[in-house]
Amino acid sequence: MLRVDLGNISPECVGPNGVAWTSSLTSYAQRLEAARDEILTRKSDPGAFLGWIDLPEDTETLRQVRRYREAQPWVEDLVVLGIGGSALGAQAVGAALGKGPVRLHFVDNVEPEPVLELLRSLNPEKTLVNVISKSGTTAETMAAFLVFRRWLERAENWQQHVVVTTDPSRGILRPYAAAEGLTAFDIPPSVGGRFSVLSPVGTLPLAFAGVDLENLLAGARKANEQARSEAARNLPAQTALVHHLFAQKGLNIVVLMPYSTRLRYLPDWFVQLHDESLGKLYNREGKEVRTGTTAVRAIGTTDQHAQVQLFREGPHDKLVVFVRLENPSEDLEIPAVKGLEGLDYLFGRTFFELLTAEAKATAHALAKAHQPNYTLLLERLDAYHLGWLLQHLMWQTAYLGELWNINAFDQPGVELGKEYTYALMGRKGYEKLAEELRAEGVG
Ligand SMILES: O=P(O)(O)OC[C@H]1O[C@H](O)[C@H](O)[C@@H](O)[C@@H]1O
Repeated sequence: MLRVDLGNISPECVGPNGVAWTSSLTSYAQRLEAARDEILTRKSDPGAFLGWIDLPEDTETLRQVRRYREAQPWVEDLVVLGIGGSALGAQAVGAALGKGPVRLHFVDNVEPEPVLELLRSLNPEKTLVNVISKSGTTAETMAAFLVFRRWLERAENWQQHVVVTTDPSRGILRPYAAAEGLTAFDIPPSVGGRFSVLSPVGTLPLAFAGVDLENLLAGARKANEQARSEAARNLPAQTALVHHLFAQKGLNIVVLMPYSTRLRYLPDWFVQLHDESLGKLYNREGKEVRTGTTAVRAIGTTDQHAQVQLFREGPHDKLVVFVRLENPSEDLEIPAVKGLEGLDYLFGRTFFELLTAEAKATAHALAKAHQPNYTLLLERLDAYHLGWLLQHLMWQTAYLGELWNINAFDQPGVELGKEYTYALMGRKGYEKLAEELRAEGVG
């Protein structure tokens, strides 16, 4: 079960917000249900990039991924070469649910030292390289692939040590995979990178990490069911409305703070999903609006000893979203120790009891400081509930895009930096831009 505790979002931020919230939801119900209908209508257009909604139903691709994994029993290390949406989803779910024995590694940057250290630690004969790029051209991923492709010369049959995940037709990787006889999986054209975790972008690495993919998709189907229902039962529409109401009040920061070390990469995935989807210069009519709220990463309990100082005493410019587990998969009792009787409030208690108390205490302490916050409650951390949470957050993002009348599924703002990179690297066709940069003192 995934449920939400909205007790701390009342204007006074203390105590249940029974009246104000219910009246907000009632007054927005029609608009939210119209947004739902608009999303479901647009879904049939591949250019709307709403294919992520149907990924949880695609059991055939899951079977292909599963078959491929079972045919590679020799893999000890899987290296994902990918960045942004091509890495963050698998990294978040792998950290939360991966149970080995295959070790997952992510090369999602071009700082040389960590990549050299990784290369020196790997045995080419036992390593599978999964190069993932929707565009099939991203500089960081392509640079990493050139290095690993050369490194794999040491392997008996290098083609067996590479699997490609890319667009069915676009980009440099697809023809290369065909020419070299490499196994390749598709990123559906209708699925954008930051929404692709339940496509082979995420499921292939996660199959090697031992994640229960069937239940990951089953949980995502539960989120789809909720997102298709009327406002009173539509959890993603409701949390989107909370974000919308507080953004309207000028709270332009959203903190995602899971009380779980295993969920430590969830905020990284959410930052890309939220910021890249909702930070937009123009609305759907081409009017300049410059929308967006800024997602901030935090982890409980760790950030109680850091950022919570700002959350309690800093500006009232943020909405804090906690993620809390209701049941541990196992627990750890805290023993009594002679001579440390000053800690007897801990004797015989458990880590999970302390984690839960700290989460509840922090949420209430923020509410007392009139810092609005709500908690997403997962019955437990397993594939079903994490799949449900991921799809819930994707739907929440889609609903916010509708409420703000923007295209949440493109990312025009990242293109100029890439073109400047090509110019600075001397790529053919970017000579004029390189000259402009030199004239502006960048070179
Ligand atoms: O998967 P790729 O095409 O390599 O793109 C990787 C990432 O970089 C792009 O520039 C976009 O900002 C992201 O939305 C995307 O996830």
